[in-house]
Amino acid sequence: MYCTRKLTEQVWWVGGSDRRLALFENLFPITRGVSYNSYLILDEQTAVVDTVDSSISRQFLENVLHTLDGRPLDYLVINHMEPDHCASIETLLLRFPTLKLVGNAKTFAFMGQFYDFPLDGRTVTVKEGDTLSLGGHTLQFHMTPMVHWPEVMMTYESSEKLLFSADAFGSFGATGGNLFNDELNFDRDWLDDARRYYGNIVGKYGLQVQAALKKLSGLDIAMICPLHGPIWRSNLDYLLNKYDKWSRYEPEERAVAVLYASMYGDTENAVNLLAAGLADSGVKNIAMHDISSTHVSTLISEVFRCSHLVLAAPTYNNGVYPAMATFLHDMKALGLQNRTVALVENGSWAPVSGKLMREMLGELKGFQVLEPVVSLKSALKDSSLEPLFQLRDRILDSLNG
Ligand SMILES: Cc1cc2nc3c(=O)[nH]c(=O)nc-3n(C[C@H](O)[C@H](O)[C@H](O)COP(=O)(O)O)c2cc1C
Repeated sequence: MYCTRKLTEQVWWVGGSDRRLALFENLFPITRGVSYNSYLILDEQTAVVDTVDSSISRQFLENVLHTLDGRPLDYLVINHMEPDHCASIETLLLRFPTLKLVGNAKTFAFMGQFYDFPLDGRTVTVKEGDTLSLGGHTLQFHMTPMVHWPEVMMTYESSEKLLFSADAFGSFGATGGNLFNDELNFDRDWLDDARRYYGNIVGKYGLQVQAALKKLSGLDIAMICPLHGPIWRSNLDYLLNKYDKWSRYEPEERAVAVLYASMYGDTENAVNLLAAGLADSGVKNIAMHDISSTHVSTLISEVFRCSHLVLAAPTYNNGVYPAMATFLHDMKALGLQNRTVALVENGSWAPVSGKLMREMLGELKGFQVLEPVVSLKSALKDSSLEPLFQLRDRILDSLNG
């Protein structure tokens, strides 16, 4: 049975959600599931904007057929050629013999790489600024490469000011009935997943996101329709500001995240003391994560959120404790920038994790390491307190500075 929602008089949401998938991209835990949004415009001509993942293809087809109510589908706009949005292209081609696919040159190159269905005479290739009239609705295409694949474009519908934004402005999390941002508590229920989605999926491409935001600033947008998560029809500046901050690698909050590793509890003891000292000095909302039990995508998300990080790890086989090394590697791979970091190292015979963490952070742009780097040899002693308190004070100076 169909399950759709109306965006405007002639525009429908025909997507769905998957709550069974454990790992998005077989990598990112999605305990709240994920939605795959697709949109259908009913005008003199009809158009679907992007399809969905194979997990919900049956629901999608029912939604499309119901909404078309016997009419043919004239166009399928493909803003993004990633398979989680493309699984139903062939089904639609087979179902609607006059259907034309709308994409850019790269879209169709990728399509040939992923799929074998024949495309002869069934494609409309668009480039920056091209328009396609459906009757009362006009689609305009804007190339936004690397947000987050090279072929990505956004489609702007000018009569109702709708922006179909591909993966940009999306979020992990299944939608359940409530689809529009004004129907749900975004700050409470969605922001963490939206940030985690941005940071890990799009986060590497801050420059390209900035270029896209610049392009979009010339458009009068009433609704942002992403491929995952809620649709935005109010308070758009809230979301645009988050994207602006995230893509400039500016912290969202002046806040401390303590990200530590520990086998026997000594490094953990040190960061607990440090955090308690910060709290005694008035620092609120300190986030503390054991990085061995926190998925690295959450750690990355915390870096996007917080201005100050405490990284603490034991030395392990003359290297950095593996979970910390993985996290640092991920930060580098995503090109994170501009954070202030306090370091705590531990080791029972030759601690080097502090030096190594510093070296790895040195490869990141705009990362500032606070002194002193606290060096522990196994369990904390009275003599460990002074350097820890010094570090606490440096963090406070920096936070309040
Ligand atoms: C497999 C393994 C390798 C280690 N390698 C080193 C090392 O190369 N250098 C060192 O000083 N300590 C090394 N250690 C010791 C730990 O770094 C040290 O005991 C530290 O205090 C543990 O901190 P924790 O209590 O927070 O787990 C190693 C420990 C283990 C289990």
